[in-house]
Amino acid sequence: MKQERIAKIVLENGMEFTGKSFGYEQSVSGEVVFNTAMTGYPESLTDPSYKGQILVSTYPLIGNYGVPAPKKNEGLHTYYESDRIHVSALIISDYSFNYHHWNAAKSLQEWLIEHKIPGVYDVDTRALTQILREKGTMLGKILIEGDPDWYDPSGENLVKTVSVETPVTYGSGRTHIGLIDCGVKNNIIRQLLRLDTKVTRLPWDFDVSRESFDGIFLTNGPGDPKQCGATIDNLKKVLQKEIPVFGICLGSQLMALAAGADTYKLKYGHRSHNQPVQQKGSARCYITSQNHGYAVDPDSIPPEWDIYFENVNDGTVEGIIHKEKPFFSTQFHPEASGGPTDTQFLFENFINSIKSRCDG
Ligand SMILES: NC(=O)CC[C@H](N)C(=O)O
Repeated sequence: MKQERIAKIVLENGMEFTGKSFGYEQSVSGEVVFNTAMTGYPESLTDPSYKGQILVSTYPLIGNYGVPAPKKNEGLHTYYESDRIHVSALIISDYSFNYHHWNAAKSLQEWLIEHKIPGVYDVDTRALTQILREKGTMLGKILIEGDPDWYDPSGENLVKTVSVETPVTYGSGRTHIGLIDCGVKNNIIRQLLRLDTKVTRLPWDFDVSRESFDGIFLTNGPGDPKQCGATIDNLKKVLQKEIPVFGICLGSQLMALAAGADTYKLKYGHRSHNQPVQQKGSARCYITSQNHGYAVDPDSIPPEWDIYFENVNDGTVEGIIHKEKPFFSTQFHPEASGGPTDTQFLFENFINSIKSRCDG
């Protein structure tokens, strides 16, 4: 192997870390965020919600199971959450140059280079994470080749860069879902298709209120939800109706904004596979997979809505539900991938609410 190049990590507050480059040899700037999951790097890297972000993994050993092949089934990647890597760069502690897994087709290093994504290893990612937890999420630069300007993804509408341009339909089941694609993870579509649905994936600014879907799904996606003005305006019209609506993550924030609530940026976000979430008004607690930096302000939720779930660690809103109409959302990811599957039943609840409306 050729000599590794030194990669410097510079944070917005001037702090620096030094590591070794193992991905594409190029400098980059973005928002530095950390994820504490122990597994699932192929899924995380291809999650469009990470657009504009430099991802730090606190789990120290990364790359040991390689990366699966880009195999597609009915238009969707079987093992990835979208068609490409979306993180701006990856920062890890120990890169495993050896990999082994029945499903591995290439190494993480080959994959990063192929997608022109920088990777840095030999970094004390837990020390870096402690700084991000103390001071909050910061902008950062990875310096390998050249010195780019500081880039702040929160000032941009990133959703339009990851949404489909024209509608795409998957499956041929009985229930027709209009899915507003703000950067959907494939497993959301897989979960819906599992329940005898046909899913039409629509551009982020598509006026869904003019169509007659059986149910509407609002996906996850990158950046500040307030950047999606067109989606929020269209949703306001949808919420005047009675068609069941389910939103996940960014979709939850957009539903809240359309309902008249407010969102704000968390200090360092929730990115992990073990976020405990309690269903309000019950003793039920679930372990959830999460990836978000913004949240719904509980004090801004209008009286026609309830908090559906609450985070047991920090008390933040983990979903909202309308008191009468069939609208609900989760800030966490019930589709997970990678992550726990405890809350998959919410997809069934969504489809059942459509069926009971059609039957009734
Ligand atoms: N996964 C998501 O949908 C993330 C939503 C939003 N971009 C946030 O960071 O809060």
